[in-house]
Amino acid sequence: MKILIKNIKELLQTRTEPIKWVAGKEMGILPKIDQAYLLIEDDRIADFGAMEDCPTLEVDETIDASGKVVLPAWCDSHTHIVYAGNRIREFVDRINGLSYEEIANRGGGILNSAKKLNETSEEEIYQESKVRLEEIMRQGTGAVEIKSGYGLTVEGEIKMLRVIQRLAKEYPAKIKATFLGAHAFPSEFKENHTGYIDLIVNEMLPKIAAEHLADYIDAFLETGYFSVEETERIMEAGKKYGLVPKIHVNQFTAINGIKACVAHNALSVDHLEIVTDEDIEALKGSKTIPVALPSCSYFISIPYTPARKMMNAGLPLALASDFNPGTTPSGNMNFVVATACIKMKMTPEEAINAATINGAYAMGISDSHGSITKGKIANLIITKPLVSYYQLPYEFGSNLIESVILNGKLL
Ligand SMILES: N=CN[C@@H](CCC(=O)O)C(=O)O
Ligand SMILES: [Zn+2]
Repeated sequence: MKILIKNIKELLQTRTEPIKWVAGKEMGILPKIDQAYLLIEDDRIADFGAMEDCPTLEVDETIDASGKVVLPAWCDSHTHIVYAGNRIREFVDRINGLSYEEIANRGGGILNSAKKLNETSEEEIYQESKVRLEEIMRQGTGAVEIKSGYGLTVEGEIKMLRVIQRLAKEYPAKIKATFLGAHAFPSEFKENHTGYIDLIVNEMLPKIAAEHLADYIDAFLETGYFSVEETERIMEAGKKYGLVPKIHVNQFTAINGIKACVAHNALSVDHLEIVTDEDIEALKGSKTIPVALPSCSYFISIPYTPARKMMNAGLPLALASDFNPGTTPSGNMNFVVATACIKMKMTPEEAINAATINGAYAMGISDSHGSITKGKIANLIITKPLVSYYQLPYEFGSNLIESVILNGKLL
């Protein structure tokens, strides 16, 4: 099957040579071709270039993209889209003045979602979660990392990971699974942290590994959640099963967690609303990518990740949605990109790099996703007619996507 997209007004993120990520000043450069064509063969990008160089081709379908922008589908490297129910009550509690921490201390927060999840059948969780996946695909997400972490029991965690596995089988979006048993301490382990970590290490991990249910391992490294030492034990245990860490860290406090994650070769460190100079030093020269989650900052009114400071230090930065029922009930990556521009003062070039190629790196798929490169998977967004791609973050509340192509097929 061959599809030719012709007369593309702006074809963004064109990379002839494959790159793993963009960092520092390079984040401000977004290669593009004006008046371009792109050829898809089966599920891959077969060719692209300027319209004047477009060869005469026999194709099965031609799409005229006059006036439209084409770019790689979003790579959302941090989500929790598998969950049961919602936390609307907590949303209203926060409006009335309670903080995220106060709600969690009253038994709300992650434990509230864990209770609901353990009371809900695997089939029901799948049905609820697939609606969210379908929505984000329509919003242009072509690759997504999904975490467990609302089970907090052996059965609950495995149930979540099986749902993620089923979504990966049923849908064209590329899905990576992360085991987040260390999301919070269940109430019965409040005074027995070692007991819960023993459960993760001795019971959850062997079962998850035996069923090949996860690609990565995560923990909520935060004051009141998992300490640096506890997280280190979890990262070490995951490593024995080939699970690379992707860690929630520095959301509310900086407790030297980033250094520990880097030392354990974490693929990514995520949140980073609070970042010290030491944290930045620890990331320099490492293979660990920082991931910012601006929709979370927006929704629960916490600081935004200091993107400029990090890019000025030469670091790469990825953007992800954090779609979850508590802190970010939205997986809209268009909003993420716009919010990064508006609130974090990232340029559109930086934000699009962060949500495509760097997002792909943060989920270990930058060799096959995240840029317009020959041989990569044809996951594409075709916009409505636009003045320029700057309109994407500028009209932050509008749906400017006309169609989405995943694995070479129109949704
Ligand atoms: N902070 C930790 N985990 C999620 C929120 C979990 C929840 O409140 O349900 C996050 O990334 O924001
Ligand atoms: Zn998260």
